[in-house]
Amino acid sequence: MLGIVPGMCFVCFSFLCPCFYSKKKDVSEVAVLPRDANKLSSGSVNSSHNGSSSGRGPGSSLRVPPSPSRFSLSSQSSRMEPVNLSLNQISKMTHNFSSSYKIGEGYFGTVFKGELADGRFIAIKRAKKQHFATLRAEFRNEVALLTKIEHKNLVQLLGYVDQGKERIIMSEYVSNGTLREHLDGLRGKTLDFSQRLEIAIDVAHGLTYLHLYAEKPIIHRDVKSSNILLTESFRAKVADFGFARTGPTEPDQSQIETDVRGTAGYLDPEYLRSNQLTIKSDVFSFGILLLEILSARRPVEVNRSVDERITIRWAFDNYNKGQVTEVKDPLLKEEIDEGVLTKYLCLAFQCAAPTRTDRPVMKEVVEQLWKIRKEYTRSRRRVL
Ligand SMILES: Nc1ncnc2c1ncn2[C@@H]1O[C@H](COP(=O)(O)OP(=O)(O)OP(=O)(O)O)[C@@H](O)[C@H]1O
Repeated sequence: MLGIVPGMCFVCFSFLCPCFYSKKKDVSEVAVLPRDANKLSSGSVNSSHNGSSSGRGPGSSLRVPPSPSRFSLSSQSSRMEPVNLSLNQISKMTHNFSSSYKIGEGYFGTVFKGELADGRFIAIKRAKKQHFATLRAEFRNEVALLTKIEHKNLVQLLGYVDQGKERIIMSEYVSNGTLREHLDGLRGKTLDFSQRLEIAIDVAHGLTYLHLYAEKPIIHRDVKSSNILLTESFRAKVADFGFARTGPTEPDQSQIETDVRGTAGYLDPEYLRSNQLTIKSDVFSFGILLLEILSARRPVEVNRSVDERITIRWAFDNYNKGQVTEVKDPLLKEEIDEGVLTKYLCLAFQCAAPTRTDRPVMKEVVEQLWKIRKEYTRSRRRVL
């Protein structure tokens, strides 16, 4: 989880790459999202385990609204009702946290799948006892933040239990695995480029919301492919808010000082050096994620030759040599227009710029991705 990234102080792209000459803009606008007390009301237990997955249908593509307040006040039909379950009910639902209900495991917790009486599935994250001291803060943090946010590209909190030696978070169940599993080919069919672009746009929407539209800006701090969950229709949702922090609230303040948290390979080098956290730290991680989405390579690939080990450095070398197609996942057989790949890579390098002032804000990233998608669609029409 927590790690320092060897060799991440890669070449200073800003002198080499035309991507860095775009206009710079910093964001201090913070919209007010009404604090949702999110009283936990209904929900009963269905202890049967079997059943089809409850993947949510395809959502229409969200557009970042012109008015943050209009956005934050809008109700969303896809929002699930909160769930209020006791520890006993959760225990019954998972047959005392039996391994046959386990769907995953992270550093801090084990995740189980549960089914409610109405047929809805939920994910149940149970904190590991050995991390209890650290976990109290992480748990409170995740619950407090998730309670306030509501966006279709962010995993929704449904309820929690904080009782005795148990810390449990219940959230919406996202049925189609993590983005990393798909990139590793563990989930069947390879993601095509169009799906990869939509996933990138979904994640960018979720982060834009966190950075701009929540009550206070929220910095996720652990944006990575294994924290992106996919629905059956390949829409992406950002998960795992255990490390998230609220950002500065004073208009003249753009950073806060905090211990370094995150995952090796995705960490903002400026944050690593200075402990100064800003929304641009998430933008850096998102840039690394963009490269991962295109190449299917992890940010650091220890088993590769030295010049290919740091994915961003390898991608940038290829970009500089005009070999943009080399960066594409070999499993992605489709031919992709070089202009589209160049713009995509340029955006990734811009996001992962060593200096945060060179990085765009997420709202600009979304707009760039829309343009890339448009150009890609046009290029496909020319081919067909
Ligand atoms: N809401 C969910 N819906 C479906 N599956 C989930 C959900 N949340 C987590 N999972 C599954 O459980 C696994 C573990 O999740 P968790 O958030 O605990 O850890 P992680 O993010 O993979 O690792 P770490 O917390 O160590 O970074 C995920 O990789 C995913 O497969």
